[in-house]
Amino acid sequence: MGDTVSHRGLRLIADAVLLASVLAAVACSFIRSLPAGTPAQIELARALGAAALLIFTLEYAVRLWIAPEQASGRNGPMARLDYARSFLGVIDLIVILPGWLALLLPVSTGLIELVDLLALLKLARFAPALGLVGTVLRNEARSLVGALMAMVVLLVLAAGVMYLLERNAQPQLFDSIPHTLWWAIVTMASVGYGDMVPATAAGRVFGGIIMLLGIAIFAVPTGILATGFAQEIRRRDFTVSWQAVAGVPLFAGLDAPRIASITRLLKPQSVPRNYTIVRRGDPADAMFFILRGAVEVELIPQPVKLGPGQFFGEIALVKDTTRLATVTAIQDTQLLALEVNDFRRLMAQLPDLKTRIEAVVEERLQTLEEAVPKLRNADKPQADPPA
Ligand SMILES: Nc1ncnc2c1ncn2[C@@H]1O[C@@H]2COP(=O)(O)O[C@H]2[C@H]1O
Repeated sequence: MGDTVSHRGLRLIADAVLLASVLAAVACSFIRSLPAGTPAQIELARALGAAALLIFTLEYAVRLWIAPEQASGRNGPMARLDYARSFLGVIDLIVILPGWLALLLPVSTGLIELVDLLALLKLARFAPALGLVGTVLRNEARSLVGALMAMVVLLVLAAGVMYLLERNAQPQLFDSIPHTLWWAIVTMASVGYGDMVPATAAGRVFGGIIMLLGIAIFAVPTGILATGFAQEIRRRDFTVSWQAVAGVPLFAGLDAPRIASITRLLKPQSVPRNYTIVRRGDPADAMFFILRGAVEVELIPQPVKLGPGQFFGEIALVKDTTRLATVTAIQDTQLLALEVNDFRRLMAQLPDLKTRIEAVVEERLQTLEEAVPKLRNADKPQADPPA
């Protein structure tokens, strides 16, 4: 348990250092962009940028180094390659690579300012809600592409027609279709800089029609995204029903009031495909029942797939240790989480349930021990449930 607490403390410190480095890199970028920076300010920017780059490089090296520890089912090089190719791994690399290139190769100052701003991408690690944006964009990709294509077609047609209407009256402004595209974009987006204005009566009438169409056509992707967000949030915020809990095989045979009380303890959680729910070596705070979807437990020689009605994450709670395997959703999955304190209380109240969970734990530990023999040492006696 002490191990778990110190593990959590270390992680908090590492996160704080990383966040401070992101702030330092952004501050460095801001200072560098000042047109009349003093030598002291330029020196400060250089120091902040170098410190942030060093910390991000160290972080990348550590993540590569510990990747096999995090992925129990993969050998060293494969696990490291998996991290390097993962979304967050690529972001980690994008943040450091240009920084080192900028140090080694002479590049324009504009690029150096941008390089430090790239550190903001690292916030993706601290904002899981960003995943929601990605999921909505993926879900609505077809409709969005359709709406964007309609927009592009209208833009080009509007530019073509306006060029024909205005080229004789204002040849210096509406001198080509590509140049008139600027007028079309500014007009359809309701920005209206006023740098290109139709002068002919026909041009003004046509311009008015394009303005009205622009409002309508820009509303389409906005509507698609708003609906997509609402649907995704509704899908994730499902409520736990009595029937859903009664349908979990482990609870079969319990009486209705008992199932009702368990229902109140279980917290609904939706995770997208490819989301890592528990990671080997991490501290444990809950076990999970699968309501819908499927997960994969990373094991050697091959992963184990678990589906609706099955559970995972119980071993670390029963054995009071850190997670023994990494579990990832292989479909969009709905889970019911039972937090550690509720789990211990329930085990104390329902010895029958405890025996059944312990039997599954023993069976799974056997498979795990065959896969990773050193795990036997990870077993610790079970902690007494709190009074
Ligand atoms: N052989 C296995 N079959 C199914 N699930 C397993 C197996 N080994 C480990 N797991 C699950 O993977 C989980 C990882 O977190 P825990 O160690 O808390 O609990 C573990 C089990 O629930």
